[in-house]
Amino acid sequence: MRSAYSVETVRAAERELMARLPEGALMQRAAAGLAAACAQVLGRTAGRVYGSRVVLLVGSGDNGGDALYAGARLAKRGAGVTAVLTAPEKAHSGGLAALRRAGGREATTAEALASRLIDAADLVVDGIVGIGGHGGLRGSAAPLAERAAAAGAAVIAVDLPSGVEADTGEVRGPAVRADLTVTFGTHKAALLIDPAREHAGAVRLVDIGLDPWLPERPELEALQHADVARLLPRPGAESDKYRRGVVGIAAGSTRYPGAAVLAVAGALRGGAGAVRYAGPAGDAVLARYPETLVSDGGPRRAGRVQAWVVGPGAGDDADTVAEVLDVAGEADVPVLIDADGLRLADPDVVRSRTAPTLLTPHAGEAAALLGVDRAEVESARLAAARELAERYRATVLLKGATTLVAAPSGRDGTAPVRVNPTGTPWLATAGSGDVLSGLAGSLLASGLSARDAGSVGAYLHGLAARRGAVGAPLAAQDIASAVPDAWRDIASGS
Ligand SMILES: NC(=O)C1=CN([C@@H]2O[C@H](COP(=O)(O)OP(=O)(O)OC[C@H]3O[C@@H](n4cnc5c(N)ncnc54)[C@H](OP(=O)(O)O)[C@@H]3O)[C@@H](O)[C@H]2O)[C@@H](O)CC1
Ligand SMILES: Nc1ncnc2c1ncn2[C@@H]1O[C@H](COP(=O)(O)OP(=O)(O)O)[C@@H](O)[C@H]1O
Ligand SMILES: [K+]
Repeated sequence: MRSAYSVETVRAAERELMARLPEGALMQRAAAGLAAACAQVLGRTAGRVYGSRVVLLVGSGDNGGDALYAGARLAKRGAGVTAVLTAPEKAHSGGLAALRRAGGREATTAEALASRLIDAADLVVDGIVGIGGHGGLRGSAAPLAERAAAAGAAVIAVDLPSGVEADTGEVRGPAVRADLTVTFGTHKAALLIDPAREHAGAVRLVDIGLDPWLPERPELEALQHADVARLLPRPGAESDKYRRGVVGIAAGSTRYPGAAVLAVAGALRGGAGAVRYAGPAGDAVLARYPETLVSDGGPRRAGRVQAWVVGPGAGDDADTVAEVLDVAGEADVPVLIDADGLRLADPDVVRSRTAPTLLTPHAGEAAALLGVDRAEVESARLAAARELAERYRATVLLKGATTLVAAPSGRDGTAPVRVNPTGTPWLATAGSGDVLSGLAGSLLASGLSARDAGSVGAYLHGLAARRGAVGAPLAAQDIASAVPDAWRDIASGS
């Protein structure tokens, strides 16, 4: 599991750790890890550290201190290191002294912008701000970040790309774009959630000994192969198709029969023992998937299921959405609501459900439910997912460049929001969301909680798209077809 903690929590843990270490030891650990990463990158870009040209962008806090100490280490190895000080009188004094002792130079922002210093560098180290930053870059820091982006040099961000919001992943103004971010102690939300994540580039975590002082429950978590492998449903010796779980799909309409086929395609690969289909696209579903149990009588007469999926391609069929919520309410089984179903479902009915509910909006659907613009959801995904989960008292899987799964708060607080690490822009293809709804619904029917079904479904879905789209676009059906390959990779740990 990869975890991210809030700035407040990181600072509290750092205080505990620092109290037990000699003065400055923590910053030395950070700087050593940073310098090692810089040396590796210089090895690739300039051939070696000796004789390479390194520019440090140094702000007024400890983030700049990390950069200065790392620069001193590189200067000792023969790199030509120049520190550009955005606030010379506030720059970290110990770090600056170390750099001077090692033969490093200094420049003001004006000098750097008036010369070719940054353009000619092999490596730019962004130590403008870290977890102490708020808002987009201010003052002279903004043009420095712009210049670094335009230069050909590799950019390494210290702890975070400067200018992003550490706790939310928002980017409210000018911010550094890095090729690599070297972060200390733990990940932060900004390194996992777009749009900030995109500014971070690759991320390397340096262990500074913080773990024992971090609480058990992080703000965010990203499942890895081993976590998903533990959650994948597996039939036992005593299993039969009913015990493995039956998922009911109420999707598609005469106008959108394809949504039904795609949701069934996902559901057949999600671990349930059987897939029931109740809706007007039965013929299309059977033509493609004869193993589907098709019912003509609507959800109420479809037979028992352990979870329902409703909404994909539903058009304006509010009656079916209401019927599924009724039937699922009476049987007290989980429901996944997607696409049109999100608009058509009665919020009061959703809120008052006792069995789990999983809502799977994309940003546009989430924006409509929240009454805000789509751009607002895309710029602040974490807040949107959390807000929807509370308003609907439901687990929310917010799709998009970063997919998040947020559960509503319960008796013992709020579970960490899950961030899906397997997403790929290849997923942005029509009908891909329908496949995900069937897949996650199937996982719900086989007994996973809404939070696990959503996050395991998104993980498989993303991995399947990566598996299927090797150098060429793929269609939604191909994603469904590649789910068994993704499943095997996870189960075998490859
Ligand atoms: N604590 C530890 O044990 C360890 C900490 N470590 C390191 O320390 C970092 C945190 O250091 P920190 O607390 O000094 O804050 P930091 O991120 O340098 O920024 C503060 C300065 O930035 C300024 N500023 C803010 N926003 C801005 C903006 N938008 N645009 C421009 N400027 C802006 C702000 O100025 P002000 O708002 O006061 O004018 C303030 O002076 C952390 O990320 C990690 O790298 C590691 O060494 C490991 C051990
Ligand atoms: N840029 C992107 N990067 C990663 N995943 C994306 C991106 N854009 C869309 N996706 C994923 O593609 C799927 C699209 O689902 P959705 O918007 O419901 O499409 P549709 O309605 O056509 O089925 C979701 O799983 C979403 O997370
Ligand atoms: K930084």
